Amino acid sequence: MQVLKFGGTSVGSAENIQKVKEIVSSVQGQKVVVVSAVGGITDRLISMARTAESGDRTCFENLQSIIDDHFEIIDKLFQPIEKDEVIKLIEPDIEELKIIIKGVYLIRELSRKSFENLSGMGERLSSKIIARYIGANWFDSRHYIKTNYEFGRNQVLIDETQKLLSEVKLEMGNCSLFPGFISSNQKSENTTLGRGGSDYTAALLAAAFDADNLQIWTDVDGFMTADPRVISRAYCIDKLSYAEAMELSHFGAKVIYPPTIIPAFQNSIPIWIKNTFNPSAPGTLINNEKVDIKERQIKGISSIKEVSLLTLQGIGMVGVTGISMRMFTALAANDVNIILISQASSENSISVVIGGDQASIAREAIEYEFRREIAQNHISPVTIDDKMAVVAIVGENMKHTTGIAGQLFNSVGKNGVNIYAIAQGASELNISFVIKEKDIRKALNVIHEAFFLSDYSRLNLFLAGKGTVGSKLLHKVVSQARKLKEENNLMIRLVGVAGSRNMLLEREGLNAATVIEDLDKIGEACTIESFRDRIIEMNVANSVFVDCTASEEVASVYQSLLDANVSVVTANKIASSSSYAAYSKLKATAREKGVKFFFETNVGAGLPVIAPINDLVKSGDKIERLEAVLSGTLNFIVNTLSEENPLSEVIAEAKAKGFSEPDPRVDLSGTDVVRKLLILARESGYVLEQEDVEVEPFVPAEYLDLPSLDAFMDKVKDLNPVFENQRKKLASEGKRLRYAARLSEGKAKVGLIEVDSKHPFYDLEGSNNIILVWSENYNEHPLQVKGYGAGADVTAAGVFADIIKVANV
Ligand SMILES: NC(=O)c1ccc[n+]([C@@H]2O[C@H](COP(=O)([O-])OP(=O)(O)OC[C@H]3O[C@@H](n4cnc5c(N)ncnc54)[C@H](O)[C@@H]3O)[C@@H](O)[C@H]2O)c1
Ligand SMILES: N[C@@H](CCO)C(=O)O
Repeated sequence: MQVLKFGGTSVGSAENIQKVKEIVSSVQGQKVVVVSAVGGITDRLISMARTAESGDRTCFENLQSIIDDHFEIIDKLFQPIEKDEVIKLIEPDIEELKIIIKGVYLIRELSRKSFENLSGMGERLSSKIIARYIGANWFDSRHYIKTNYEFGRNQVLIDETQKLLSEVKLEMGNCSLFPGFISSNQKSENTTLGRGGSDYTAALLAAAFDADNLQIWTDVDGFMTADPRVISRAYCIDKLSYAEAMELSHFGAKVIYPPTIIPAFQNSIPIWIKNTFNPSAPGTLINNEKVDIKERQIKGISSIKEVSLLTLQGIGMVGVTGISMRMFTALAANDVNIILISQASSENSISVVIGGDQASIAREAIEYEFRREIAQNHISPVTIDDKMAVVAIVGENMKHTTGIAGQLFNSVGKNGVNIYAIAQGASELNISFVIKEKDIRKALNVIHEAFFLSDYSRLNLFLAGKGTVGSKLLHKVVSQARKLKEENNLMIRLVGVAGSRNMLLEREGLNAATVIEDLDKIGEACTIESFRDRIIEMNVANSVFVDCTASEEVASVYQSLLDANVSVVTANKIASSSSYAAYSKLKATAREKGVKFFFETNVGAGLPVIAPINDLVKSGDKIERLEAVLSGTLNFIVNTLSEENPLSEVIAEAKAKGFSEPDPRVDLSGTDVVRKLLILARESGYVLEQEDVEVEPFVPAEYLDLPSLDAFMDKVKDLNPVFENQRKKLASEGKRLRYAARLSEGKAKVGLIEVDSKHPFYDLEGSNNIILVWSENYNEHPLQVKGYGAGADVTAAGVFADIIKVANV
């Protein structure tokens, strides 16, 4: 035998009831169907009852609309001759409903008895209509499910219910239908089973009839790995143990109501969660099969919002017995349901999570209970954190597996989500923790990824600067997307872009291929500060800010972004070559926050320079000397100068080729090389400031002081013969000009040098860079890195590599 339960949405309209009929007809063998009230009817009955109690005549309009809705369903489902018969079937219930409402309205009192009668009326109506429509024998659950009022609610009398149901089993044909939710007490007065009551009815029937399985037909495909409204990548879990399902449904996952599982669990009846609107989806199977150790450690994440964290604390609690008993008794006496409890071994405080709407009742109850201790300052007044959420990870395989909590809190922590309280039972089936409600999306995303519940991890990118390097980077984001997803399980999603005037932000992702045009068309005006504020406000997980500008203002927002747990990847050298204090604070913040601050392209563009130096330093080596050519632009200039190619034209060419800084005077003044040498020196362990670097500009200082770039480009023509003469002279001596950077004995210097053919810089072609590193280990023969030192493609590739490194794949 199979027991099939259909919830309110599944029977919410005539069309849906037709689907129910198809599902029931497709089931072979003996079947028992349980139905809820038509979707929304129970709430409407209750609200109507309250309206009647307050003496408001609109209760009668509400009543008529409830009746009309049922008649409309009958109208759609049945042929004219049958309709009258069905209406006759439900007439006595409708009459009873009218009488009770009239009574409540007249007496202005809604007694518990009337309430129970009214709230179960939806199932009485729906079950009769549906039984007739699907051709099932109708059985009145009130005759078989017996309750007793205890501890403020109706408790099912299991033995008596079992006995009555086993008797009725003998009378049942191939297809029977029972209304869910309704029951009666020993005086045969109508009662109901409370929240999730129809599921419970179905489980009781399945247990009493020893069914082969219990099918809960609802409007989702099954238990999802996380709330799909928050995590779009959440997917349906194929199998769960009873305990896992119980834990998941306790928090948030409203697929089934926990007590439902108990009768099925006790009788080892498998439960299927199936979707009425997608019946071919496999659904979730809940049973007591042994958990396969190869399965994922975490099956799902559940979450609950709109809760408050209430804390009682004070030194007067330490070592005093009965404090928790008094606190919990006070809460129970006021019908406050406790969702989570946390107490540290210091016994100095007890925190509980309760529904947000019960926070003030709970506070009053506890403060009253501890009024003496509070007056004597032994215990502090209760503190309440509102707008909180509880998140729980659930999985039987967590048992005795080390590192789960570490992985959980590490992933949440490095995304800047603060944890207010933690609870884990000794069963190790569930780790629950409390966070601010505003962080829930972020927390669920990172946990979903951390435990590989997602097929891939995701980086959320915010880009400032869409010029030479930035636009190439956007191409990379587009061209590499598929490969990264397939081979590295990494998805890079562009969620924000800012140019110098406009920005676009979209949590679900922008189109990297069109974003530059989109920015002009639909971008909103911005400053770098407003862009930063929006990034922080969006609070997305695994976010990376990428700076492809040469702007000081942009560099000045890194600190606040890192403080907000946003990683920073930058091609812009300004931050790392600003004051040593600011540079080291950025690095320290990234370390503290568990995020990344990467700037590999600051030196040597796409060449790996900073990483190898970092590795040497980490391995305990000491860097003693650096000699390098660090300017792609200046090397290109000295290599390209000729009679036909005078200085002024070669400068313009370096800019056109994307080698120079947006303002080439930054290169020609030596500033760009100073910045790079400073960064290399700092990364090598030296504490230096820009002023400590001795600098000889590539062109005389007076040329650099001109008010505009155009004026400079005009004036620099004067230097064409000077540079050409110098080149000729050097060529005749077998020498070449190089703009070199040197760090030795802690002293840094940049400037022009003449090199002969024996010098390692002599053959350095085009815009190439070379970096020679002498250390304790590399003393006779230096470590050497050589290759393209500038250019949009290589730089964008380097920035992209840094971005991927943030994801650690
Ligand atoms: N070109 C290279 O070979 C190379 C190599 C390594 C590093 N870099 C660095 O890359 C950075 C970008 O260089 P580029 O050649 O792409 O410069 P670019 O001038 O082509 O692009 C910079 C862009 O940043 C924009 N911008 C300026 N201020 C901004 C702000 N406040 N907010 C948002 N956008 C702003 C500009 O409008 C421009 O579009 C520079 O810091 C440069 O030093 C370049
Ligand atoms: N302007 C820089 C770009 C690379 O940092 C150069 O010419 O080297």
